Amino acid sequence: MGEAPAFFVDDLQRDFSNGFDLKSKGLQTATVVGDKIYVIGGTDDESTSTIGIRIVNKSTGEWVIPMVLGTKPKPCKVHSAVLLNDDRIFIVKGNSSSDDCAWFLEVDTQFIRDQKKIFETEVVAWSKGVKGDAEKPIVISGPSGVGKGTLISTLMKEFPSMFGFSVSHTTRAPRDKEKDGVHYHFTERSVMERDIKDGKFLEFASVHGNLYGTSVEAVEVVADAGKRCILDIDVQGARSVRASPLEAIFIFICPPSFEELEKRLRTRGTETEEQIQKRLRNARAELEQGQSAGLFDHMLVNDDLETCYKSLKKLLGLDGSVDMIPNSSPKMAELPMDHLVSKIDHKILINCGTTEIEKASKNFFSCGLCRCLLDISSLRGGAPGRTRGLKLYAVDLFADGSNRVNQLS
Ligand SMILES: Nc1nc2c(ncn2[C@@H]2O[C@H](COP(=O)(O)OP(=O)(O)O)[C@@H](O)[C@H]2O)c(=O)[nH]1
Ligand SMILES: Nc1ncnc2c1ncn2[C@@H]1O[C@H](COP(=O)(O)OP(=O)(O)O)[C@@H](O)[C@H]1O
Repeated sequence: MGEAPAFFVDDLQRDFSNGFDLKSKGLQTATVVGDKIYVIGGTDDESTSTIGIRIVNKSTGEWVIPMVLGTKPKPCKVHSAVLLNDDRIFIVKGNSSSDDCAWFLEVDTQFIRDQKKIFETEVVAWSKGVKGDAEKPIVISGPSGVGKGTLISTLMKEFPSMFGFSVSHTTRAPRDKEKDGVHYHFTERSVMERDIKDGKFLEFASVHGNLYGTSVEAVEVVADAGKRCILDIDVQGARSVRASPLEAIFIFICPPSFEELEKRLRTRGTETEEQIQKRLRNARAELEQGQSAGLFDHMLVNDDLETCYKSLKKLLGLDGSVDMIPNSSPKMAELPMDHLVSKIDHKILINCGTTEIEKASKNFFSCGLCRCLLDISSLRGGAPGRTRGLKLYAVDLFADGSNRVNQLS
């Protein structure tokens, strides 16, 4: 079943109310999945910044507030819900832009089953629906002071619209010129540990006595912007990413000699003597691990900076310095509050209504039409990242009753 008409929430209130006042929470849809009903809407009990979710067991009448993973959608006054593949609920948010209207709440996917085993509780996870795939991310590793940051910033300066940096979280203190949210998300250890436990990180490692990690979101926002993601992470992190579902290209940067590495670390002047000693000790182990069979796809020696940078560009297939313009999607209008969502085979029909709301829907998805088809046969990925491969089509309805379908994305 899909959308819950008002009487259905009334039924829930009557039959399973057990201490929950559904109406006061502004709950809106109820979707049956096996012996559970997922009640979605209003806001969370703990935070008003996301949509609330409660689960009622049909046979026992017991209510549970599940652990919610993934990037959460902002609350909305109206949404529709349709169950897909018996494992995820497709949510269409009303009054939201086309790049924020399609969300998936995973309730019984493999990812959810794995998380339930880890946390031994009810778990659901949000995943935002987006259009396309991005090029494989690039993982760059190497000992401290070898020149990773220098190479990455040169690449990003030359190709600003092609690459985006994965901003890691770290518990280390910022250096003089480092900006929070740009170079790192500087974080308290307790906060980062909780976020790791909540499944927000793709990988994390303890490096030189501090915690560093790549959040799922850090990589996804770069891909959402149509850019290729660059990760500057240590060898342990590279190993974790290798073992993760994220397909990437792995590059290891070596110094020409240990003495030169020490010289560069000292010249940079950002660490205390004690920290330099620790980094040099760790560098020996990292250089050894960097040689591990099957971990890195490419090895570059950063002797002369210009030569190394040229080699990096060559292996990334960048000839010349022509920067590519990413596909920028036009700003799109909002989906009207009043819309109807139904499922037909592998397609979802979003009907934006008639009469006065027809006007509002004229610009929906920039198509000037009031019906859209979403093809769900090509969806990929999912929580804790994005659900990719959303294909939206505008449907023209002609006076003679015939349809014409135009692909929008
Ligand atoms: N595993 C992991 N390592 C990271 C991450 N971010 C940075 N690092 C690594 O942590 C190490 C220390 O980084 P940083 O403190 O910036 O010092 P620097 O490498 O000397 O510039 C480097 O090897 C980075 O590649 C991350 O998100 N995950
Ligand atoms: N090929 C090179 N030759 C000489 N100095 C370099 C070279 N590459 C980088 N450096 C310098 O070495 C220091 C460390 O580089 P950095 O990019 O911060 O390393 P990492 O990010 O790997 O820790 C910086 O002062 C940088 O200017």
